Amino acid sequence: MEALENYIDGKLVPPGDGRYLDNINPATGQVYGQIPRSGQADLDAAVTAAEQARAGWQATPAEQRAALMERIADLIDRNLELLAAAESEDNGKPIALARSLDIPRAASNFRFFAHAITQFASESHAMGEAAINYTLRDPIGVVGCISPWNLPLYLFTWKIAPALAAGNCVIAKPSEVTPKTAYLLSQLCIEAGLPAGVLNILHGLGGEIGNAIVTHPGVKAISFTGGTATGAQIAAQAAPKFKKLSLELGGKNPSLVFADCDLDKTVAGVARAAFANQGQICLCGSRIYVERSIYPEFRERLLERVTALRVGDPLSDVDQGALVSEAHMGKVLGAIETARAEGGKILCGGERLVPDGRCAQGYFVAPTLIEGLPLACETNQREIFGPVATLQPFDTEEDAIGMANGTDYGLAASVWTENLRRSHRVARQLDFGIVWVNCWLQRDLRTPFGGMKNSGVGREGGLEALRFFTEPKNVCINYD
Ligand SMILES: NC(=O)c1ccc[n+]([C@@H]2O[C@H](COP(=O)([O-])OP(=O)(O)OC[C@H]3O[C@@H](n4cnc5c(N)ncnc54)[C@H](O)[C@@H]3O)[C@@H](O)[C@H]2O)c1
Ligand SMILES: O=C/C=C/C=C(\O)C(=O)O
Repeated sequence: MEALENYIDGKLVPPGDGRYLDNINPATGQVYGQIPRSGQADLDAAVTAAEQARAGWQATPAEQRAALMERIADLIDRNLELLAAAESEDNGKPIALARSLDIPRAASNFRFFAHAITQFASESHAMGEAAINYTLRDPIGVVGCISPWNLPLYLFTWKIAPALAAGNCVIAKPSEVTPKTAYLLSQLCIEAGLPAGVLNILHGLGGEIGNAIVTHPGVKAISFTGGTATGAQIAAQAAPKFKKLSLELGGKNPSLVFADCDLDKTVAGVARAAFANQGQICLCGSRIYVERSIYPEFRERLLERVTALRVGDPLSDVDQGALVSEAHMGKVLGAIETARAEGGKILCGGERLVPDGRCAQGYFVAPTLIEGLPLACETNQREIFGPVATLQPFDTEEDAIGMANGTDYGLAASVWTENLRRSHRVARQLDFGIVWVNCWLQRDLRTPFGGMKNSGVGREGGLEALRFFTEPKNVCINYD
């Protein structure tokens, strides 16, 4: 059985104390590999390597760093099939989705930040005839990047690429649930000729190696994507050490459907927003609010579309694969039970699915739509992070905005209307870091990405990410 290795100081190495975790294919329920269960000694070795590499990487001209990153992007493209198969096997997602979304985006992340760093500039502030200020933006040094399991290589590279581009050395930890593509990336970094120690990838448990990265005195900033509770724990540990923090956390995102929408496009868009990647995207629209006058028709059209989703073996031609783990499937099924107990009416789904053949032991849940629940209930307040969405009618624009804003989260909202004024008016009043109008997950990597309220602190993307991964220093030159 294949055992993955850590990537430390430019080499692939087993964990220091020889401990491993099982890697499970969620579509079959079978163990198919071993993952290093890294500990403090592995981290110390990685931080030492990163500290040694630091001066050289920082002094490497941005164009050369960019060229190396472009080489990594080319290698990701060249290995698309290998990486897509690994992502699907680790995560349970349809291989077609990994091929069309996850892996191309990982290459784009490297390419985007390779270009961005060559265009990055810092500010200057003139004080008339008295003085001039200019701001230096140097790399922070050694930084930590910790990512989740839902879009494994996509989100792992979304953090690593800007950190490296800005001249930092990185200690990165992928989710222990989906480590394989990060391991393959370490092989590609070696092939690309990335200098030793610039990027170090450690595998293992969040509560062990993840926590050790957060608390290590040599790691000066943490970029984290994951659950809100984990984010709070990381913030509590990092704050007294005055580490710079970027937190991308959970969501409970609304889709607002107005009677003046383009119904065909809206049904398709809202269904995709709710169920893409088995509903396991922090941006998924899991609360669907529909203007009452079109509620019956929209509900029927949406139900038709959702019940037609093909769920099954991620290697075959399906719309939905498996959920990421047995534990996560248990949580999602538990949330559906809670919805039932709260008086929700299950319109479709609501149960585990057992496909025939090799996936009979896999972790599949039927796409589920629920109606009849108030805003103030657990189902509409807690992130479920699975193929489960609720439907509610609304009467006025004001009501819709109030319901949309009525949770502790504030990551992403989508608004579906053909009325231009309404789209601007509603977007302005929504308390979310991202508002999509007549689209969902339409990504421009230059834009600020992240959430308000319990959905996080800080923004990723474009210059925001490069600013996060640099330390500004203002120099004031007096003319006299
Ligand atoms: N806002 C976003 O951009 C975004 C993107 C994807 C996922 N998410 C959120 O992530 C969650 C699902 O992902 P998950 O279950 O992997 O999240 P998680 O918080 O359990 O784990 C995320 C990562 O953090 C590590 N980790 C866990 N405990 C840690 C600790 N104490 N210290 C340091 N690291 C630790 C894990 O090993 C993993 O690598 C959902 O809530 C989802 O909304 C948010
Ligand atoms: O599950 C969360 C998805 C995050 C997506 C991004 O960070 C992105 O598209 O850049």
